[in-house]
Amino acid sequence: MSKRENYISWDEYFMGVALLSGKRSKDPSTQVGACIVNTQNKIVGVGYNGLPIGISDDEFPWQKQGSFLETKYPYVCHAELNAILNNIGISLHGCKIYTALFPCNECTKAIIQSGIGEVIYLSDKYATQDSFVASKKMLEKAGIAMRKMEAQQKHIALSFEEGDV
Ligand SMILES: O=c1[nH]c(=O)n([C@H]2C[C@H](O)[C@@H](COP(=O)(O)O)O2)cc1CO
Ligand SMILES: [Zn+2]
Repeated sequence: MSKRENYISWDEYFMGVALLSGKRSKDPSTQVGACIVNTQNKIVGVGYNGLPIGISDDEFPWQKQGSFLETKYPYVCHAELNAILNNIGISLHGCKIYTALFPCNECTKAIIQSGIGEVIYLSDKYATQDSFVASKKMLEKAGIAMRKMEAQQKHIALSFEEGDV
């Protein structure tokens, strides 16, 4: 018997982990996940957008509009920052970060400072906003590679049915 052919690529695997992590997010509009991988293709950090530890998901706002303090924006910790902070306790120098959404300027600063060397993203839907223009400027100047993920498999289904294993 020859080997199975339709196995997922490393990119699909790591972006898949990022997307699965995003499924934990309580944000009703945008669920973002991120996955950090070292040079040996080992996962060393995962995160999703959520409130900081100890802050109740039910007591803080999730809305996008209104006065700043009544929106989610000042409180939510982005997926990329969470993945960096949740790392297994190693240097992230030379690691790659897979993120569903192109990183904002604040996460970009953390990415650069942590030593991550490459950013792989699925969506760049906020590209025209200043925060993301600033991100690109910083990543370029810092010599950090950026690439949009090209998936061969557009959808991957998971089943928790024991009969499907
Ligand atoms: O790179 C990112 N990573 C990340 O985790 N987020 C989070 C913050 C918010 O919870 C949500 C963005 O909200 P919205 O798309 O509704 O404006 O995604 C947002 C970005 C882009 O700003
Ligand atoms: Zn961010």
